[in-house]
Amino acid sequence: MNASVFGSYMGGTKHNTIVSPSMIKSIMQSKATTSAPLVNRALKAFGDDLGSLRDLNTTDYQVFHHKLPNLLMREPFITEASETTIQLLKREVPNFVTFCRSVVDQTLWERGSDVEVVDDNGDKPACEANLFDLVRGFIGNITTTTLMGQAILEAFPSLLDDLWVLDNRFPLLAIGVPRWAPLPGVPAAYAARDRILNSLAAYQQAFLQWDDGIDPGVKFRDLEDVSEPLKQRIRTSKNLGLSPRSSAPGHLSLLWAMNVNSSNIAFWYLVRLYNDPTLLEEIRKEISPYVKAHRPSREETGFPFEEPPRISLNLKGLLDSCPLLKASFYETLRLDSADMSFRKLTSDLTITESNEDVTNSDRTKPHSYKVYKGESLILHHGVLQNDSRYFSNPSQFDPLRFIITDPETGEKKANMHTIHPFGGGMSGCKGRTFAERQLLAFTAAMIVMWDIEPMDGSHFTVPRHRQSSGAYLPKNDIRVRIIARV
Ligand code: HEM
Repeated sequence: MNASVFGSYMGGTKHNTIVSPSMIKSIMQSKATTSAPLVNRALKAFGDDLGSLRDLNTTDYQVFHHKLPNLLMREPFITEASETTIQLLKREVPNFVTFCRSVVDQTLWERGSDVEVVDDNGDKPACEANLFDLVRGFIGNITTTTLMGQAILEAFPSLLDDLWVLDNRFPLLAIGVPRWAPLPGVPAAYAARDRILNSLAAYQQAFLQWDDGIDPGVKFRDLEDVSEPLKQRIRTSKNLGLSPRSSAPGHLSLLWAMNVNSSNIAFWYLVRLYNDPTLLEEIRKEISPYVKAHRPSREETGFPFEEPPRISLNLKGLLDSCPLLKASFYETLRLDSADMSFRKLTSDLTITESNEDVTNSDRTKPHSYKVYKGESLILHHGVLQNDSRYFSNPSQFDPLRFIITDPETGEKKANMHTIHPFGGGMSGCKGRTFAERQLLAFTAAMIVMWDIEPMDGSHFTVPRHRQSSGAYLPKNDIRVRIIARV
């Protein structure tokens, strides 16, 4: 494949798909594009039927759809959210599986994951479970609690299950397939969306009462731990005169953005590592100064019963001194996310590829393309991430391709260089810094705390990809045996 730009016509609009790294970069930085049509289409699919959030005046639109999400990329959110997430991971990774036989006593993420305790594993507790369901529920729980506070999932324990049902058919809702369409999963997706919107409206209502010093009732006893960007989002909705129900599609768009990519990537990241025992051991060694799990003895605690394991975790150490862990995350993003950035041109633009891109093609000089106001641009990160001109043996999991060594000091660093799995520019992912920190910490804690083994044979069969609205879903779940390492 040698062309860098492909044009197609659909619905009377020209759609230009771009796969050249230099052109993708220059478009993401260009001021001649907007993502508003995509944001508006998504909001409609999320239930903004009357346009309350799409038809805001220019200033209010800017505040609601850019200024508020931008808080997720800045301090103090990054530090506060990282600390909250680390606390939650330290508390909950030891409960990733609890070995409770009764569903009533299991955690929310275990309940839909078909967990079965096994008795034939000697003195180490073990169980079997569906790994994708477990990881998705776990990361969804940690992310949602970090951003929206603990009360929301206590009040609405099925919120995330409904989100997965909606996400399953979201591309169809986004192209306007109606509620009554006789397509499998579509009526269920609309029903799930309605339940989520009702929950988010009740959440906003409760927060505003709590904010005014009024008791929001037993369901939402304390909302102090809601993150600041969420608090500001709800207060802004009120100031704009939006009712809780009219604001709910906006909250749903954020709930969706914060959950669907991270939880899918967390699953692939774990599978890629546990599938390569040599790499897994190297990473365990690399992270060993920064992440530890141990089970306090009865002598240490003085209690007559065994305490659950404890995890210590130094995030700075993981971020600054663990290039293999980080490079494996980037390699997972390269292989298992196929995100796209959608833009519409607000004025004509000429895009020219770099000399470096020409070197990787059979052309002799850089090509320029003129694209016109009103046309749409699809920046296809997934195609680029699997292009053999930039990645040799593109289907092979090889984190070393993201490690660079300083020629003078010999210091190794992980660098994402050409790939853009989080998009970029004004409309790039607002959660990327948080997501990277959370997923590195989660994976590091998991691999010190748990052994995960395939049920059939010594290697996992890495599932095939299933297209989704964000990072790939697995075509099928995988059944695994999970054993405590401490
Ligand atoms: C591995 C995890 C994630 C991946 C791969 C990912 C990827 C993306 C991509 C590709 C976009 C579109 C960017 C563009 O159009 O150029 C996006 C948008 C967005 N993401 Fe993420 N994301 C992840 C996690 C998160 C998290 C955890 C949050 C929230 C804390 C988040 C919040 C957002 C928001 C708010 C947008 C919309 C930006 C806008 O339209 O202005 N994402 N994400």
